[in-house]
Amino acid sequence: MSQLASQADLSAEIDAISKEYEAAGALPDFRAETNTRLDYPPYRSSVLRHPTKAPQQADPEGIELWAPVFGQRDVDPLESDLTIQHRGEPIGERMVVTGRVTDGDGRPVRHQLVEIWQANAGGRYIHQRDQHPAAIDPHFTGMGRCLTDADGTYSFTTIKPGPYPWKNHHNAWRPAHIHFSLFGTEFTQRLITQMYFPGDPLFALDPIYQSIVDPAARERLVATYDHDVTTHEWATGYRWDIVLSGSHRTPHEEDVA
Ligand SMILES: O=C(O)c1ccc(O)c(O)c1
Repeated sequence: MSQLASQADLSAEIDAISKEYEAAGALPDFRAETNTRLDYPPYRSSVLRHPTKAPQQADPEGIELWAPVFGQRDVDPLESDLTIQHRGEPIGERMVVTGRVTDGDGRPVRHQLVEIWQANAGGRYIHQRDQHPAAIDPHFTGMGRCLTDADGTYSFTTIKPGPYPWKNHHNAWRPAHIHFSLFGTEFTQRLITQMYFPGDPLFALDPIYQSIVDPAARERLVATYDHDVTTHEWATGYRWDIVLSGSHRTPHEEDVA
């Protein structure tokens, strides 16, 4: 499908593909465990990126059972505040995003590196390949990192990103999102994913979001507004908890494509 101009087009495409899956049973390009579509034509690059061979079970080598360790001195606490990286204030809605990182058994993932990158309030990335006509904010780079604390909690102060056009099809706009990378305590827990904002009208039209079929798994990518995280006259607050492993894990990008 070359163009998905409307929600009706996309819904029809999704229905047709779902029927195909139902008729064929579990296909190798459909990850049953997380209920995600790996080769999903509406998400154009998934056609090139998805695995074409059945996964091989392999015991991780000893070295893969450890993740790089970042100590308190490697990451400056100021790196978690994306609004103070320049002399001036960035434009947009200041917000705090916080949550707990746990493993599949609910244990906190302590003192681990969490990295984020995102577009500015106008939906513009500082990247050579993003040349769409929205302003670069000279006071916002859009990258930050922090370590989780002893309870597995991370926290960032940033600017709410805007929706972003991505050329996947005609009039294609990504729902506002923040990219997250987490090492966890083992390489097998490494997670790269995207966090979304509640009630985004673009969900229904986004082939990346739609490539996750299970509504509960999709929901795990959406932060909740939290008035206890919001601070008076300063920042709105969102909570987003992350589960690195197990049946309720937060969907990873490799689950998608
Ligand atoms: O996978 C991609 O091609 C792709 C494109 C645009 C995005 O905003 C993104 O998160 C992923």
